[in-house]
Amino acid sequence: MEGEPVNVNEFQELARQALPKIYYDYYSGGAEDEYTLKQNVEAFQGITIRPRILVDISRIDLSTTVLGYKISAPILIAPSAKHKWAHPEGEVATARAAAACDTIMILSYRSTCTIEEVASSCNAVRFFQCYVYKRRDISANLVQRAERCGYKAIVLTVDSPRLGRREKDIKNKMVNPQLKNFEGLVSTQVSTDIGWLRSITNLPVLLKGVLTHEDAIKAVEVGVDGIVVSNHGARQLDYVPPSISVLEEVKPLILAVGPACSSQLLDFST
Ligand SMILES: Cc1cc2nc3c(=O)[nH]c(=O)nc-3n(C[C@H](O)[C@H](O)[C@H](O)COP(=O)(O)O)c2cc1C
Repeated sequence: MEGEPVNVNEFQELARQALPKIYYDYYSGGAEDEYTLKQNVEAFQGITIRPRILVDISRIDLSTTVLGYKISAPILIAPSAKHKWAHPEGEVATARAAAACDTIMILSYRSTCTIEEVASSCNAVRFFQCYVYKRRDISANLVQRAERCGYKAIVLTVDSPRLGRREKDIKNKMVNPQLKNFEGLVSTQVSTDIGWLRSITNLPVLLKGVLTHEDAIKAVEVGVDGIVVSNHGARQLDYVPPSISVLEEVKPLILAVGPACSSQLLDFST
């Protein structure tokens, strides 16, 4: 590559060159045959822009709100694990970037910086992503720490009752000590978990990992405040549809509940 990177693909190429293969593969890989991983990119490429002319562009405003928080554009930072594998400052640096871009960062429960370190590093609006564990005290500890530290919502990821089969990680013999500690602790009783979660926090709860109309209805029935339409970056199940392609399937329901923003995070409150 010549000169400075100018787009996200060039940054990805730099990362490939700079990172140990085991980490690069972890960040960039998907589940099983990586069919959905490829489809995720192709689905976005298939969406074209409908350009208009003779429009005043002297003031362009992409800002929107999520759960009432104003952000500069309908783009959030999704929760992703282990930022320190890529940079010594880890999630603290990501949170500062979110603040600089005036958007929301969702901190992963598998972060390499603590909930408190990220909270004290910047004033970005932050949400906290977690699972409900069979050991409720573990979940309660994480959720209540996040609430105390000023995180504004809990994002409950529901597409990972077990970890996706990531063949690159298997080949690289990637050992995941943190996950070993969590083995067997993730609860499979998600619908009853939500009532429990609500009983221990005043924060709004979003469900992450919805891909079908039926599950969006379920999410409404169990009373969450929003859903994140997501296939987990194709890291959990392979041969599921790209998230962007099911928005039309899910959106009519959300419109019936309340006007939705057009991003993949459908917020019932707006
Ligand atoms: C390296 C990496 C780590 C991730 N870690 C998490 C995580 O800890 N929790 C989570 O809910 N999602 C995690 N994700 C999934 C992302 O939040 C997000 O869903 C995905 O990158 C984009 O796919 P989507 O558009 O289908 O949501 C991770 C994704 C990547 C690439």
